[in-house]
Amino acid sequence: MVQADNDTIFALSSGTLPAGVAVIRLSGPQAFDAALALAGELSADRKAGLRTIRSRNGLVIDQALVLAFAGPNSFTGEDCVEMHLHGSRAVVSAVHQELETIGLRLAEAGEFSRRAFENGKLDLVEVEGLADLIAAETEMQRRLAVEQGFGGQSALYMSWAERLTRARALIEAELDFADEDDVPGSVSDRVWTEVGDLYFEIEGHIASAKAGEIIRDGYKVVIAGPPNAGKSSLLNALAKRDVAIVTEIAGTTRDLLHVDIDMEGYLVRFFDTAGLRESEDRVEQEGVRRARIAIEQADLVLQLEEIDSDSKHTYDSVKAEVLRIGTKVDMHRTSTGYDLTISSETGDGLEELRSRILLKLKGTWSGSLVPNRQRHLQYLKEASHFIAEALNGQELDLRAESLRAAASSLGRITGRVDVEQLLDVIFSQFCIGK
Ligand SMILES: Nc1nc2c(c(=O)[nH]1)N(C=O)[C@@H](CNc1ccc(C(=O)N[C@@H](CCC(=O)O)C(=O)O)cc1)CN2
Ligand SMILES: Nc1nc2c(ncn2[C@@H]2O[C@H](COP(=O)(O)OP(=O)(O)OP(=O)(O)O)[C@@H](O)[C@H]2O)c(=O)[nH]1
Repeated sequence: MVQADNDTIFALSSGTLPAGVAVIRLSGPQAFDAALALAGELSADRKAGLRTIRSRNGLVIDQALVLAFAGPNSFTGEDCVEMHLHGSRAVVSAVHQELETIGLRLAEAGEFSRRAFENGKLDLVEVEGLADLIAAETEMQRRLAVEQGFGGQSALYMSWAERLTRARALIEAELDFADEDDVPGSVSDRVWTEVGDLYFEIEGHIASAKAGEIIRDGYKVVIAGPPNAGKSSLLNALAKRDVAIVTEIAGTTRDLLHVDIDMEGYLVRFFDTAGLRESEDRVEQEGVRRARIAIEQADLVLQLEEIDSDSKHTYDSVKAEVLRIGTKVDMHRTSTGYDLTISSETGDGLEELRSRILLKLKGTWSGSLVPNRQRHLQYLKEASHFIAEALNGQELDLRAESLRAAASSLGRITGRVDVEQLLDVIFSQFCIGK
């Protein structure tokens, strides 16, 4: 009989039930014993075998494909078993019950990946990449996650840390021989040139963080302008459904509304805002306040205005790019002073607007490695700071110490250097069964 106090975990690793097939994954020292108890026998390592799954009292629960992965050659590095069952709630719940009775425990969110990390199968950057891959909804989010999740990004950070460590070794060698006259100064000059090159590489990488954020969290487009300019009508036309209420009454939209649209693989988040105007109405005032915040945080502001209207609103605090758009072109003959004119009624100009937005997006990410977590950015900036300190320092031993600090900041990104406090935060964002 299997021990009750073991640390073998299980979880439903596939999606919502009912489904064609449900995969229950087991990991830990008792995984094989538990699977044997349910399936009778196991096939050779990593080979699927069709088995009848029975409860302890001999009743048939289901027929399933069962695979065993002997540690350390498994996803977690421990003994793992997968049962590919019929995806009904009743089957899954019966198997869960059996496993619990045997003494296995339901996994916590991210616990399989955590074990993979602890057993050296994945580093933190890869773990985060996998989390992003699972959450990816658009093609570009998927590509970004793949870049990060399958080792490319980790290799980059590790190569930087190694270059720093090599530079430090050379500097320290020079320190050791400082009293001797025969150590040529040119060795150290070359080392510092190389460290300088690395500094610019890291700074360039940091500068590309915005691109990663736009792909991962979406490109924020805020539709702004005076009441009745046609903002909600544009949102509805872009979303191809009635998201926002449209009326001829000025001040209809009071809260911030948003719609996520997948534009050729890019996530674009359109925000409809309350028309900017002075108002006595408390609700409308709050709406206008929210609109201003949205405008401040936008990547792109669509500044709408009905053609020929005399309301010339100025947007002084806008950091984002602004497209000036004349609306209701179906009602007006001429127009000047706009980047674009549209009609949400007839659809005029909407294709042009979409392609202008896409053009901006396609320029943001070249497919190269970009830091795409605040956490990465924080350590990269730290590393860059220490490198600058080393480059500008005087005392050779202090400069070497700065190089060591920079390398260890980089090591924290992949989790090679102590990151214990971080682990709970990272793994709890996962779903159960991953
Ligand atoms: N059924 C099933 N499909 C799945 C997974 C899984 O666990 N089960 N995966 C899970 O997320 C992904 C595939 N990733 C995996 C990664 C490593 C290993 C693994 O066994 N690694 C061993 C052996 C490597 C080898 O033979 O080349 C190892 O790293 O030592 C398995 C799956 C996606 N599809
Ligand atoms: N002819 C014509 N009318 C439009 C067009 N777009 C919007 N309208 C009308 O203009 C009025 C205001 O449209 P909304 O989309 O509610 O304007 P809004 O800017 O969201 O207004 P607030 O919510 O008050 O800030 C409605 O009566 C719409 O039917 C257009 O392209 N052509």
